[in-house]
Parts: sequence; C-alpha cells; structure tokens
Amino acid sequence: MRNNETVMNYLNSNEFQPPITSNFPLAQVLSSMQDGVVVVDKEGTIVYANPSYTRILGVPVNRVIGRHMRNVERDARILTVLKTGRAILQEPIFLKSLGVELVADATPLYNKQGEIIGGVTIFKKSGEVVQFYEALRRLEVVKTEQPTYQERDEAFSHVVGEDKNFLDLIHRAAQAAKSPATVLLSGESGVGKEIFAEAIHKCSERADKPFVKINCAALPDSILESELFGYEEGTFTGAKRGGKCGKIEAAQGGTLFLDEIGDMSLNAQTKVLRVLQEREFERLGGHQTIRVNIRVIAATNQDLKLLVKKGKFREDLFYRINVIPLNIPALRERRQDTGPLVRYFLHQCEQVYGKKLTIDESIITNLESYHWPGNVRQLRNAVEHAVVFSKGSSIRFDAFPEEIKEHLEADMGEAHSLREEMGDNVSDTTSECEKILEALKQTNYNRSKAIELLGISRRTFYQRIKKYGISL
Ligand SMILES: Nc1ncnc2c1ncn2[C@@H]1O[C@H](COP(=O)(O)OP(=O)(O)OP(=O)(O)O)[C@@H](O)[C@H]1O
Repeated sequence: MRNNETVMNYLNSNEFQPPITSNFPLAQVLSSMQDGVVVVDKEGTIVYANPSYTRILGVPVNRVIGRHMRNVERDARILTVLKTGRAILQEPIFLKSLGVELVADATPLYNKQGEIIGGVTIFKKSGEVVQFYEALRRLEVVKTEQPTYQERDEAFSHVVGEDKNFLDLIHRAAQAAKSPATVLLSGESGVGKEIFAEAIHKCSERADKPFVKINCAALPDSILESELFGYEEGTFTGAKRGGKCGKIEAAQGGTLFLDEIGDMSLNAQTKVLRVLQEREFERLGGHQTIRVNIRVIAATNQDLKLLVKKGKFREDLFYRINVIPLNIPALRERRQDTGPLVRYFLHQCEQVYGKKLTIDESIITNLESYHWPGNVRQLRNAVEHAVVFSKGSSIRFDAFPEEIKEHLEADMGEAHSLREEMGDNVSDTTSECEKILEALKQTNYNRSKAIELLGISRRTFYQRIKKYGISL
C-alpha cells in the first residue's frame, strides 16, 4: 500500500469498513473533515493523509505518502500506538519543525482477526480546540442563563418573549408577585403593561380574588372619582338608587390595577394616596369609612419623575407606588421577540378566523427591523391585518398594513440579494447563520469582505450577528 490508489482500496475494503458505511465513499468522508487525518500501515508507512492535513500543517499530501512516519515526525505518537496497541487520546503535541501546536488522537486499526493493520492520527490545531471549547462554553452560558419558555411561571405563559432581558423581567415580576408590594409598570404604549399586571395578579396569593382595572386617563376627573370610590344614593343627579360600589371596593382581597396613573388629576391623586397609606376611604357622599385589603399595581407610559418635577404628580404618591419598578422595554429594543410574537398571534388568529397560515422566515426577519412605534399591540394588529388579507396558505408581505408594507418593500430588495447570494435555504435561520459563519471563515473574519461576499448591508449584517450571538 505505497500509493494513494492502493490506500483508497484499503480504506474502502470490506475488511476496513463497518457494514453500515459500505455504500459510502469513505475516502470522501475523510476528505471533507476539518480535522487532519493521517493513516499509517502496520510498519509505520504513511498510506493516507486528507486535505486538512495539508491545510493545518502546510505540507502537501504527495510529499508524505509512502514515507515512513519516523522520517516525517520522529516522535509521532502513532508509532508508539502501533507497538502498544493502545490509543493515545487528546494528546497535546508541539511539532518543532513546523512550529505548530496540535491536539491529537492516535488510534490503532485492527482487522477482523484482531491483528493490528495500522493506525490513524486525527488532529486539530490547538487554537481550534480552544475555539471549540469556547463555543461549547457559550452554549452552556446560553443554556444556563436563559430560562426556557417552559420554566416560566404558568401565570406568565401568555407573556411571549425570548429576549434575555425580557426573560429576566418576567422572572423579577414573578418574584414581585409573591410579595404584597406595590408594583409600578412603565413602558411605551402597547409594550404589555396590562398583560404583565394580570400575570402578576395570577401569580400572586390573590389569584382567586378579583383583578380590577381602571384606566385613569380615559375618564374625566369627577367620573374617575365616582368609579374609584363609589358613591352613596342621592350624592348627585343621576346617581343610582342604593348607591354604587367603586372599583376599590370591588377589588377587595384582590388586585387594583391603576392604568395610566400619570394622567390622574392632583385631586384624585391625594385621595388615592390615602387609600395606599391607610387602606381606607369613604364613598363619595358617604360618612362610613371602608377598610380594604388590596394590592395595587400601577402603570404609566409617562416619565413620572419628570411629572413630579413639573408639579403634575405628587412626589409622595410617586414614592408610594414606586416600590417595585418594572420597566418593559419597547419591541425595537428586543427585536428577537418579533418572531415568537408573530407566531403566537398567527396561532391566535387561526382560532378566530379558522385560517391556518404559515409565514416565511424572511418576512419575520424584515419585521424585526421595523421600529414598531405601537409596540406589541401594533404587531398584533399587523399580523391580524395580514391574516385577513392573505390568500392561499401563507402570509404575503403585501397583506400587511401600508406603513409596514412600505418598510418590508424597502427591505425586500436587500433580503432578495441575501437569498440569491446564499441560496434558497435562507428562510431557514440555522442555514442563514451557517452562511454568515462560512462567509466570515472564508474571509478570515474580515467583516467588510464578509459583508461584500454575502451581498447584504452593514446594518443587516450586524443585526444577524447580534441575532445569532456570533462573536467577532
Ligand atoms: N409579551 C407579550 N406576549 C403576548 N402578547 C402581548 C405581549 N405584550 C403585549 N401583548 C399584547 O399586545 C397588546 C397590548 O398589550 P397591553 O395592553 O398589555 O399593553 P400596554 O403597555 O398596557 O398598553 P397601553 O400603555 O397602551 O395601555 C395586548 O393585546 C396584549 O395581549
């Protein structure tokens, strides 16, 4: 077995191959390996080396085939393996002549009679091993740091999101829920403050008691007060006979959710402050003091500290409600949640419209880069719009509302070139990630060259790098 052809016969012979691979060209498998592979016969003569051998060591294959291993690498471990019949695994090696550090596995090869017929060394550059363990470590970190969807408290199961900070927020909200403390939810309109408030209630000891919501912005002052505190019969014209129980009383034992608290008048604020401090109040026109046991969750999309500075919000009330502040980030600050939310809303629409529609991953990728001023609410409405106006079995990008369609159209050109450059599988995010890694590898991690090779914009490139957690 002194030349390559004989080696191929040898590698493909029934003696050498386990039956399962007998239909596969084993030499091709070896050629495609990123690790260097070198095979010696039982005398120690090199009978095969794969292309990675040359890539790693810089030595052409035809310069070593047929030579004795001793003359190529005097202390090669495989020579010891041939003598002892015992494998040497994960052995660090420094090849002085080439100045290369390797990690190698040297293993004997046997025939069916159990006789040694040769040996194989499989090796990597030690730098590649470090990278490999680095990648494993990152995988571990991702696994340990990101609680999974299933791990979240059942009460938060309808709060969709996978972004790490968002998951942390859910975790903190669930912890806060177990305490009686007042929670202040802040965040732009449509980020999910109400759904968080409901989840906190469901996660709390008060879950089987009422959850009562009042929107402080929607009502004029006088009505807000009567809604909150209730009234006695005959307090004002049009008052109901027998009076009316207010929202605070209705929340007895449960949770009162004061939505848009920043819009409450100073007068109403003073009264609410008393309820928070003393847990008691009187109905409008009433003299009887009513004691309540309620948990308060407040929400706002305004900067309450600024309102305090401007004299529009009572400072003492601010400190009363700001016990556990939870800020819900805008959707554009957690773009990776777009996909899970879209799929969740599609599923909801399926129940309502009886239409089962799929969505191309490239549309989701483009939706991720939209700025979503109306946050999750706007996304939910957009998906519903698209479901209504899509024909066939998949969501079409032109079925989205006008402002989003414009954005998608602008981005589509770019995505198109990405797809053309990368092949049809770009809709598969795994393959997209692989293509980017491949481009980086091919360009020796030169970002500009990788961007050029992929045919995408710098912005898209960095978005994907962030999305797939690729470290540069
Ligand atoms: N993380 C989420 N998972 C699933 N649905 C969500 C999520 N966030 C928001 N939604 C949905 O988006 C819509 C808007 O959410 P919500 O009403 O809770 O927002 P908000 O911050 O209270 O808005 P506003 O400030 O305008 O009152 C709702 O239909 C809600 O169910």
